[in-house]
Amino acid sequence: MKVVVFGAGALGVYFGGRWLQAGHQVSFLVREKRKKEIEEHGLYIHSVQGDYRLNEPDLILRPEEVESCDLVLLSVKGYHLEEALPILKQLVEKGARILPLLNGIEHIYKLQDELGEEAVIGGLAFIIATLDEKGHVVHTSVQHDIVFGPLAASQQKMCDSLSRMMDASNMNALLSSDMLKSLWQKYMFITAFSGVTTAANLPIGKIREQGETIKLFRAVLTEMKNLANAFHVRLEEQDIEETMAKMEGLAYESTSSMHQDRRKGLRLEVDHLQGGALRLAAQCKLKLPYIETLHALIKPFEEGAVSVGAKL
Ligand SMILES: NC(=O)C1=CN([C@@H]2O[C@H](COP(=O)(O)OP(=O)(O)OC[C@H]3O[C@@H](n4cnc5c(N)ncnc54)[C@H](OP(=O)(O)O)[C@@H]3O)[C@@H](O)[C@H]2O)C=CC1
Ligand SMILES: CC(C)(CO)C(=O)C(=O)O
Repeated sequence: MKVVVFGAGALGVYFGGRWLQAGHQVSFLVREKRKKEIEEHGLYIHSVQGDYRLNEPDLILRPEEVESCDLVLLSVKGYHLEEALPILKQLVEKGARILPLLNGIEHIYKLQDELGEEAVIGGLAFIIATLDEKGHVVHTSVQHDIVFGPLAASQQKMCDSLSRMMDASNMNALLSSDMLKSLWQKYMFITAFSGVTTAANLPIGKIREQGETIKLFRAVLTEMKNLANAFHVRLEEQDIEETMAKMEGLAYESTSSMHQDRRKGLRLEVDHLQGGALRLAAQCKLKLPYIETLHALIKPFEEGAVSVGAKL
């Protein structure tokens, strides 16, 4: 399989690296700054599932450098999607299908509109990974899972090939038979998990100790279930209970990547996640007051570190 990783950050390097390790041809489409960083410090995966050094990874700066490509692993942040579109178009014209791993849902509809339904496979990831100061991947969760599956019937064959590729790599893969539902289930979870941990600026263990805050978590799940139903994706009470159980099972210090980004003073995906839910709700005249409140509380941190000036 010829793969281009578009978004050579934590997720892209982790999964791209695992496929390289398994013998696939993987190129990383990067910008100048990231290229220099990789050339200076090399590219490593430090992982509870086994370390790996990517030897002289193939770094490309422009889509023109790609002759042909079967798959693009899309792992940019939501706020970089718009500028990625023209490049993705060029890669699709060269025969690629796109496997996005972004959290959220709006990007799926956007990619399908811009690239055609045929080109966009469904995908999501369960992993906790970040980049250290050298740009190396630090993977700390036992989980290193991709859930993926066809969003158009014609993608089944490609998904079967992907399944073989991923099963032979150091990672877990699950081929979903109802990918749209899988995407919405993760979107429901991440909207609550990222929203509550980031707004409260607390890990999930501390949040679990507060009845009122857990009530808020559940209320967000209920709003997301209603939103999914408005988009003809059947999420049920049982999905809420399963998501609550998943949250209860997380380690005390666990937190969302958005909350980690807030702690590091980095830009946040709040517009893509909570903002995306509000835009979709507006389309079907649905009110999401809990999500609207979380969105408003996180917004001031969206662009990164906030300085509040001198203390009174
Ligand atoms: N990290 C995690 O544990 C998880 C993350 N996710 C989701 O996965 C997605 C990616 O997250 P993550 O890997 O953490 O993000 P990172 O910020 O680590 O990586 C994103 C990368 O995309 C690159 N990029 C953006 N635009 C371009 C462009 N035009 N050309 C080339 N490269 C570009 C950035 O490069 P540059 O350095 O040049 O800006 C950066 O290296 C997010 O939606 C996140 O919510 C989902 C599950 C877990
Ligand atoms: C919850 C988690 C860590 C699962 O992969 C995630 O997707 C995120 O926080 O962005």
